[in-house]
Amino acid sequence: MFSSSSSSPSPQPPSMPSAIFNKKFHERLFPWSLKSLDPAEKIPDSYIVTEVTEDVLSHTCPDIYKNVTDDQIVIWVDPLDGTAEFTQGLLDHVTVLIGVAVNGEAKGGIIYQPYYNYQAGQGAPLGRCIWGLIGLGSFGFTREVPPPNQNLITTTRSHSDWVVTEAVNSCEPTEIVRVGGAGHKVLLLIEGKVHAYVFASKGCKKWDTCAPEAVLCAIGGSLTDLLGKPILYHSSVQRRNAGGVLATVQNHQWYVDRIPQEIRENFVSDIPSDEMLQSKQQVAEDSVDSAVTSRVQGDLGSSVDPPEFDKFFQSTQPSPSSLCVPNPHPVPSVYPTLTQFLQSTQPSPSSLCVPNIHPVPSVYPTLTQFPLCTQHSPSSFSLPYPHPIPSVYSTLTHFLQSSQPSPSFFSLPNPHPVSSVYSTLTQFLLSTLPSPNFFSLLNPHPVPSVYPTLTQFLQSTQPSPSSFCLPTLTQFLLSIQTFYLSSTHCSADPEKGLARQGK
Ligand SMILES: Nc1ncnc2c1ncn2[C@@H]1O[C@H](COP(=O)(O)O)[C@@H](OP(=O)(O)O)[C@H]1O
Ligand SMILES: [Mg+2]
Repeated sequence: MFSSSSSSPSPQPPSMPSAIFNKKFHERLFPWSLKSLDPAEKIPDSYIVTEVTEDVLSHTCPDIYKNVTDDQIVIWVDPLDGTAEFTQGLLDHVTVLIGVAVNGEAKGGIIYQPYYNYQAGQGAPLGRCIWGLIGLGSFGFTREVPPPNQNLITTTRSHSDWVVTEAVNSCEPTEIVRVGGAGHKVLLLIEGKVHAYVFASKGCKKWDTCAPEAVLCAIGGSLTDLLGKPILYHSSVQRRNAGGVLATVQNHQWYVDRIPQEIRENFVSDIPSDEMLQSKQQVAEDSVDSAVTSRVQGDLGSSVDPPEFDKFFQSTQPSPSSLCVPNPHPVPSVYPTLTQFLQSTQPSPSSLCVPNIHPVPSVYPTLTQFPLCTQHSPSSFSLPYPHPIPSVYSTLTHFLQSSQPSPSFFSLPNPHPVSSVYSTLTQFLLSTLPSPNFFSLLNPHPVPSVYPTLTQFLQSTQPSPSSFCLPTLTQFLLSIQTFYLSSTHCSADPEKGLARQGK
């Protein structure tokens, strides 16, 4: 990296945390790299690489490029990909990327990894250069097949949010590999260390993906946006990858299909330029995707990027009919915020998912507060099984008692690990009118005290439930008999005490 400033009399290295950035180490590896350049100054001859790499020249350029002219080429350069990791001393995440696009498509790429082997000890060659050209292949690395029966997914280490995490989770990873740099992540792909690179964010730029895409695609892989549409690289395209990034060596469509609709809706594919459309039409007039054409007709000229995900939800009317929260959510504070959002939208979502076992216990009362204050309350509501925080059941019951109308369907785990939930539930059932028209319990029930309590409920409700599942009458009577027999020896048990009161 070179500084563009010309005023400083004594050249300074780029500003970095001194505890992390080891200047001496860096100077030893790259003595030239910390010197600032005066733009007016002629680039010293020693900076210019004049050697040719025989290995590269031994290849023949494919015929498809023979008629390419300069105006069809755009070169995308990222001088330091993996910047955040570089400042944190994770040097092998850093790459230098040079991508060559022809007619808006990534065709050639160089991924230079300057610190490759930096921890391998003296004698190991430092740095390596991987390059590829579509139609020719990719070179400078050993291609490996990723481990079978696994699904290793790489994604950002330093630019994550809940959408990024949700998209990765929806691809059913057996392991998530969080590393820095788009170039580095594609190296993991081509070397068989991961199966896919999923990044549901608009943060990545064209210079992050052009070279990696060419290297990956030259060995038969794919790099597209999250919708499976091509990323475009002509000079007038917007710099951000507003459709996100999805890269694989194989099974690309499987990953595209896993991305949930509510995430897809917030990403926008690149719009082909007029020239690209024209040339495509010339090649195969009927093959131009009609969806792309209609988007071009509708959006052409709009350079305003869609609002960020959260702002989008807050500003749309009507609010989404379904909403998912990742599991576990990396930003605990999102939960109250989410509740605030739900409370303020009309109408509220008809379905709401909460992760199962939620790492932030406080989400449960907050969430319960939400249905209490919304009109209408959700018609269906599910909780994890078994729930690790027993108190959620009583809170939930509180909600159920106060909502009108009460849910028409109510299910509990089978068997329930928190036996006191049965009496709480009965309290609810006793106090609601009309009582639920469907009610199920397991058969036979492992908590004998549930039967008398339940009987108490049934005796007192009018009308009684129209459907009711229990063991056969004989088993039921036997269960009660067993309970009475056992309760005479266990009268200190508060649950059984309660059951006896109801007798
Ligand atoms: N939210 C965001 N804001 C800015 N840049 C982002 C971003 N998310 C990703 N990027 C850019 O995309 C590249 C890959 O991201 P990541 O390393 O997190 O996977 C990084 O390139 P640079 O390191 O060259 O800046 C990073 O800057
Ligand atoms: Mg970058």
